[in-house]
Amino acid sequence: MEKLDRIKELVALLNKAGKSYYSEGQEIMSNYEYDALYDELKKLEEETGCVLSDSPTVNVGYEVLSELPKERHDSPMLSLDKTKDRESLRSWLKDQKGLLSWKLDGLTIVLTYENGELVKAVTRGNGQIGEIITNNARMFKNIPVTISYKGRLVLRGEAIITYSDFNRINEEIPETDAKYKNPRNLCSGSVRQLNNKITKERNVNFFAFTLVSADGVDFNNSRKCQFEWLKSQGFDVVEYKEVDKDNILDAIDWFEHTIVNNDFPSDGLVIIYDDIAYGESLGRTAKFPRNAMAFKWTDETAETTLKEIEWSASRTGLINPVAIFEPVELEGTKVSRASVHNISIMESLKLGIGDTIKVFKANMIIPQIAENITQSGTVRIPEVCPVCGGKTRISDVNDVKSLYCDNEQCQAKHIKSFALLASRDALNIDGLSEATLEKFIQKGFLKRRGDIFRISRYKDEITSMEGFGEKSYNNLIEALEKAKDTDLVRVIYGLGIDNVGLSTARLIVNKLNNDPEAVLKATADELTDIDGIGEVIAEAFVEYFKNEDKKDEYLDILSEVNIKEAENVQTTEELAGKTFVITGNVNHFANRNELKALIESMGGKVTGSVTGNTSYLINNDSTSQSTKNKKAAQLGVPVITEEEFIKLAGKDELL
Ligand SMILES: NC(=O)c1ccc[n+]([C@@H]2O[C@H](COP(=O)([O-])OP(=O)(O)OC[C@H]3O[C@@H](n4cnc5c(N)ncnc54)[C@H](O)[C@@H]3O)[C@@H](O)[C@H]2O)c1
Ligand SMILES: [Zn+2]
Repeated sequence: MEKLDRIKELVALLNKAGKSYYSEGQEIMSNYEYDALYDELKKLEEETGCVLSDSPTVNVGYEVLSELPKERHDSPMLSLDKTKDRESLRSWLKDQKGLLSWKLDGLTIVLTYENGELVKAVTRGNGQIGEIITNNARMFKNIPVTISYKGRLVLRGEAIITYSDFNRINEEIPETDAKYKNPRNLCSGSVRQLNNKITKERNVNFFAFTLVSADGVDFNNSRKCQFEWLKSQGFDVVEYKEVDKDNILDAIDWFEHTIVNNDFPSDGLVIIYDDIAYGESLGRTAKFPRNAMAFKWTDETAETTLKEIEWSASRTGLINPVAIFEPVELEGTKVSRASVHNISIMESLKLGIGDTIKVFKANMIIPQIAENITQSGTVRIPEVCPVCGGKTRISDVNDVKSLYCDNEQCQAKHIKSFALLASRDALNIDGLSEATLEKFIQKGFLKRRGDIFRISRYKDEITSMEGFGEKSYNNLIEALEKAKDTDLVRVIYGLGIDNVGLSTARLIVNKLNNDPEAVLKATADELTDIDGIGEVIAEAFVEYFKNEDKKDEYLDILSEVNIKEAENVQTTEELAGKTFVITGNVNHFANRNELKALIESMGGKVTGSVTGNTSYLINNDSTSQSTKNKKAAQLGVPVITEEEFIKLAGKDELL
């Protein structure tokens, strides 16, 4: 390929990766691959003398996409030039004194203090514009909310989550979709949050690494002096060592030996000149400051043999290749599988069964293929979906090819509907998490929802599945038996008919005298008679059961369960038939969904926007200027706080 064409291709690919990485906190390729492609691009740019204006080597050109309020940084937050070579780091230092510290792998945050108080916290964002997360930063485990220094202080540091918290938190998240790939993802998801209660639960730590300004304090022109001063103000500062050209190599060795015992994620080291004025006098490039430099570890790789490519279909229709290889030991654990991310990466690796591949662990935890030595390229892309047998399609967006199943009926796309039926308010099948359902669906055990109750047909396969022993199998069977005794409200709610939440299901089942047969015969007229049920819901309900497949699925579920009398509905006069809109943070519930569930369980309804039909807007911030608040004021909809709502609902025990 022409060099210039390759440059264009790499720029597009790296920019796409950068966009996912920075604004969505996701990776479409491993850092290893990103760095290799980046180096390739840099080399080509040097050879040809051609640097495209949107090249990632000279800028970071992506938008920050999130619901959080944004702000432009006073001074841009640059990236760092990198080397993997110890000698280059030493020669970079020249005769200067340097501070060598961990390069922490989380989310970079700028904190501003005024009058001794934390007044603002902003994420790095795209380097130019960040997201304001002040309320969340107040929940960081170890930052001082007030300090003795009363001037204006601006500092930068990294918010991180430890590996042990990462493992614990990820285990507690039942949905595979919501699981985080690494502590950096998790930290990003925990800090860039609308609900600071979640930030608090996630145990976010903050380590300062740059003092930007502190009016009137003399730091003796020394970064070290700044670090020590920050400590005296109550900040945790990133662990660092003073180095010069004579001891820097020993210091790197020390970090290398120590890293294996670290519970916090780091992806290298950072060195900065201690002499502030000297460092600043060097200026910056478009992308990097010249007073600091990053050092990256060379990843530990191992050679192994590719045994199989497993095609794993997900609910988005995306079918991802997963490499299964002969187990090898990496960073102290055995690994045997690695995601290949997408078709483009699979093709560029030229994978073939039996190939000798090199694998490594990105960020010390996520197994990845670094390179393929044999490159036989014999793996064929499946023409049909492994789950439903529907035809597959290859999409091509910005040079990234991905495989999709377009079959709308594909079970992999309906994991949520399986999960809804199993959920607490529906059939309440204990221990049947979304992750487990996903595995069962991918293996073809579940074609329709009633199959859940016939899962024992796959006993042998299940008990030999990774992470699923005899004991969890028996627990599941027991939970299924228990779940069989249920009521019609739970079944109807569990079907997931549009707009039919728990409270609506209850109203309908009451009207139909708890008769499963009557559900199939109900007419829209009959349903709109019910107070609180409008035409849209009534039509959706009737339409649902007109669909033969859906009707069969419903009857199939019914044939597996025993319907008893509906539980008594706990409505209060105040809530029944009322419509609520919730906005802003909640303090007495884990999240807004929990509050929503309570409202629905008491016969109320929750909608997304304020209209003339809204009974109350629940919002704790009476000064809020949000669209919802403005609309409520306009329409005369009462705005109540969460506490007021709790009193209204007669749930004072929650206060
Ligand atoms: N996988 C992907 O698709 C993908 C995409 C884009 C970037 N990346 C990864 O991100 C890297 C580039 O990221 P970047 O340019 O955002 O940041 P960087 O790797 O250049 O890191 C620089 C930043 O690290 C932070 N930092 C952490 N500890 C520090 C310390 N002790 N002292 C000073 N600063 C410290 C600072 O915010 C600093 O700006 C690439 O090398 C690549 O590995 C991956
Ligand atoms: Zn499919």
